[in-house]
Amino acid sequence: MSQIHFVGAGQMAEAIIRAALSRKAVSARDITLADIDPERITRLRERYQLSSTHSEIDALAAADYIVIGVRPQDDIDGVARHIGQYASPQATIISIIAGVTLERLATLFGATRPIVRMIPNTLTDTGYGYSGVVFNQQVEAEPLMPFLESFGKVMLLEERLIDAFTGFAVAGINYVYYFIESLADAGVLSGLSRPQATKVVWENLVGGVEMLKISDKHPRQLMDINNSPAGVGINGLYELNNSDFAAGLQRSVMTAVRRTTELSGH
Ligand SMILES: NC(=O)C1=CN([C@@H]2O[C@H](COP(=O)(O)OP(=O)(O)OC[C@H]3O[C@@H](n4cnc5c(N)ncnc54)[C@H](OP(=O)(O)O)[C@@H]3O)[C@@H](O)[C@H]2O)C=CC1
Ligand SMILES: O=C(O)[C@@H]1CCC=N1
Repeated sequence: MSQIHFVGAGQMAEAIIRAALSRKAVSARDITLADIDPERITRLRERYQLSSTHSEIDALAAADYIVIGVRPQDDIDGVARHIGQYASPQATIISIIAGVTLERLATLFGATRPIVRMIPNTLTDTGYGYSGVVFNQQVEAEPLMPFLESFGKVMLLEERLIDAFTGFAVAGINYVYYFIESLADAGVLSGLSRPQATKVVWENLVGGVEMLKISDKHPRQLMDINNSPAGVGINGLYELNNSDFAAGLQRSVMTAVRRTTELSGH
């Protein structure tokens, strides 16, 4: 099996490791870690029983895939210099850094090296949620797919769409959590208990998605069925239309997309 080395063992690296191990796409002895904080390495090695005995430099030299899990604001140039010094020229770089383009990654890691730019979703443990992925020309995709698909569904994209995908799709689960919280509060405001309100919101959310799938209807058509003339639902929707709901949501996504592009440092 391939050796996978993580540089930056933070939240996202851990989420990827947990999912990849639980789906048996990698084995615990083939995962190695590097991080500024040695305690974090020890903690993750213990938590996931990562049993490689390689030193950091030997791990880098042995790696087939190197996942770059540091933040856009971190010393990516320093990380790249260190990798360039010790890694095999054939090792594939998998960058999960928001905003950092293939062009910049090629400048940092070498234009002849296989490079994947991907933006994973934090829904790694669920089997739901898309990662946005783009390969440079050197990447041989087939052997890599079982690993990439172990922590999210893969959506192959043109690179020009990756920042939009980051702000809309990956940051997008925020809106679902926030919507659930806000709607459950509305249930409590109406007099239901917190557990009752939460159950209803979860069921409506999953049921709504299921209805869309099985009916093949547009959400507006299903809303029409749900609202009798001068009834309860249409009165509620009228009030929502007096708020900034749709435009506020859309502005929020556009701001997240802009922030992704800003983070590229260009
Ligand atoms: N969280 C998310 O939803 C998603 C995040 N991403 C991307 O994943 C990346 C990581 O995000 P996330 O896991 O949330 O961030 P974290 O801050 O949890 O993880 C980053 C880790 O890298 C360490 N680090 C910083 N600089 C270096 C260095 N030079 N060498 C080695 N390790 C270093 C940090 O240590 P310390 O904290 O001590 O500096 C930290 O442990 C980001 O680039 C982000 O854009 C992509 C998709 C989704
Ligand atoms: O907020 C972040 O920086 C990461 C990237 C997209 C979602 N979460």
